[in-house]
Amino acid sequence: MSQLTNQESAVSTASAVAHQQQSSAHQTVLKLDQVRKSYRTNEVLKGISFQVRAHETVALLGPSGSGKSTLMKCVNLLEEVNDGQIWLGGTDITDPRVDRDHCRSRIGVVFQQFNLFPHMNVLKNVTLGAIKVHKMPKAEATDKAMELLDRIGMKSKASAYPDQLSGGQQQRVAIARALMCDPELLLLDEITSALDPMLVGEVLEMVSELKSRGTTILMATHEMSFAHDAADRIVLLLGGIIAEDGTPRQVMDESQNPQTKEFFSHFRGL
Ligand SMILES: Nc1ncnc2c1ncn2[C@@H]1O[C@H](COP(=O)(O)OP(=O)(O)OP(=O)(O)O)[C@@H](O)[C@H]1O
Repeated sequence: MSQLTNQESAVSTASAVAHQQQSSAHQTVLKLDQVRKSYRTNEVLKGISFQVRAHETVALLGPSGSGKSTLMKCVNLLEEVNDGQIWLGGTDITDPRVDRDHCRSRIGVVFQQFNLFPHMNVLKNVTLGAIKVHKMPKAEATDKAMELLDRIGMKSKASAYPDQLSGGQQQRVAIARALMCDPELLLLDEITSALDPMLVGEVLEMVSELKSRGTTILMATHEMSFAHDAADRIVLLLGGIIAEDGTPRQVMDESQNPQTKEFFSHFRGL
């Protein structure tokens, strides 16, 4: 058999990835079906249904207090739904009989606040969960972490401690950690909200890079122009229900729903 040149091999790898993405493109990774969630008498989610398909980036938008974080916490099983179902692949993760830790281990999560352990260096922060929770052998975890850190330009910071990094670098490390065990779904909950505006770009760039590699992402965000340019779909939460679910163009530019128009009018020109 003839040897492939580097270029041929890169083309064949890219087409294999594209083929794999095409064949699984319509698979539903996450499905919410009539999800309801209340805090005492305050019903925050009033029957939420939508899906995230394989390799999609879905931006979850809505005013402050509309329930974006609550929804993310329900998906990650940090909050219990009062009614409805959440399916991860073929598993109803709201079924009380499921192994919740196992379900959680299939999802990568990054929150607004930096969640790195201050007393551990970057490498340890990235590998800890993989080794302790997923029982990944230490050498494999180290190799994988170094590969991920290399990809995000942070390999040289593997021995640094969180307080020696900028907020943007810390968030990129948190994303790398969430990717360690190849999660089926990546949940990003307002990951740029606590950042100095100067540092937002580098984190969003990393999200774009993940998207281009086919990662399946559900992202709650206030970054409207990023959602417009980078998301495949927008889900807009207003008053506890889904006001819109469509492409950025359909939702942000073309919707005739007065509440939708009012919401986006605050961001025009930003
Ligand atoms: N643990 C809790 N106990 C009681 N009420 C809560 C709790 N968490 C959230 N809420 C309420 O639920 C509603 C939705 O909050 P949530 O944080 O989900 O909104 P959000 O859309 O993520 O807001 P933001 O964009 O400001 O982060 C708010 O009225 C909030 O006060």
